Formats: sequence, C-alpha cells, structure tokens
Amino acid sequence: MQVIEAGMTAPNKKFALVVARFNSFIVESLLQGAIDTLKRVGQVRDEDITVIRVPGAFELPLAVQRVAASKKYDAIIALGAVIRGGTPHFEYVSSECTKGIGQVAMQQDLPVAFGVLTVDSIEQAIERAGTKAGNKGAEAAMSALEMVNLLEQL
Ligand SMILES: Nc1c(NC[C@H](O)[C@H](O)[C@H](O)CO)[nH]c(=O)[nH]c1=O
Ligand SMILES: CC(=O)[C@@H](O)COP(=O)(O)O
Repeated sequence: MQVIEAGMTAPNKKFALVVARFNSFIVESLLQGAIDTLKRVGQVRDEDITVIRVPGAFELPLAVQRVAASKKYDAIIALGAVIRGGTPHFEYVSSECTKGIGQVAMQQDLPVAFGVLTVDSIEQAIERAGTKAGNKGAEAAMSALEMVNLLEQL
C-alpha cells in the first residue's frame, strides 16, 4: 500500500489571502487566524504573504481568478462571512461564491482554500471566527499549507 500525504511547513511558498470586507468585524478575525497559521505552522515569511481586499463574498471568485491567473502565488486563501438575513439573498451570495471559488481552483490547478463562513446568525459567525468552534480562517490556512506540499508530490 502506498500513502501519499504532505507536511505543513512551506517556508519558500507564496500565499495570497483574498478577503471580503463585508462583515469585517468577523472577517478580520478569520484573517488574523489565517496569517498566524501561515507564519507559526507554515513558517511562511511575512514578505511572502499578500492580502487583497474585495467588497463582499460575491466578488471573491473574480478576484481569486485574477490572482490565480497572475501565477505569482503557490496558493490562495479566500476569506469572508456570509450571514443569513431576512431574504433569499444569502442563498445567491453564498452559492455563487462557493461555486466560483471552486471553479477557479480546478481551472487554474491551484490550491484555493475556502475560508468563507456561510452561517445563519452572527452568533454562529463569532463561534467560528476564533471562539468555541475554532477559526475557519486558520483552518483554511492549514489546508493551503498541506495542499501546496501535496500537489508537489502528485
Ligand atoms: N450579505 C452579505 C454580502 N453581500 C454583499 C455581496 O457580497 C456583494 O458585495 C454585493 O452584492 C455587491 O456585488 N456579502 C458578504 O460577504 N456577506 C454577507 O453577509
Ligand atoms: C447574505 C446577505 O446578503 C444578507 O446579509 C442580506 O440581508 P437581507 O437578506 O436581510 O437583505
């Protein structure tokens, strides 16, 4: 049996974090969690981390696509927080964001970690942005670190 899996340190890799500004009081915690993970776990240098900001989650896919096409980065981490309101708008924003980001990863053959919260309430968002349910930004960074190393072995 052969098992292929990868480590988490990536000291010579470049990472782009594409960050939605909407619900910034949540997303900034996701961003800090992601950056902390890249540096502390991945040993990624400060100069190898780039943050790109967009208005909201709906704009993430286009920016992620442009960043991927630049061929400047080894992985992308998309961060945002889509919080259900009183209309079906949540469904459209979250589905288009999710689908678009996934398509970029496949089309560009590049690790694109999904760190976008899609939650029913602010409380759920807070729980997943560094409190009792962890930090989805940090989790996305862990995925990016592993995938960068794994794809080099495939
Ligand atoms: N309601 C949320 C949004 N809505 C804004 C859209 O993402 C987009 O910026 C707007 O429709 C203009 O194109 N965005 C989030 O990131 N989170 C939300 O909860
Ligand atoms: C995800 C959204 O777009 C949502 O926050 C907007 O709220 P509403 O559905 O009340 O307009």
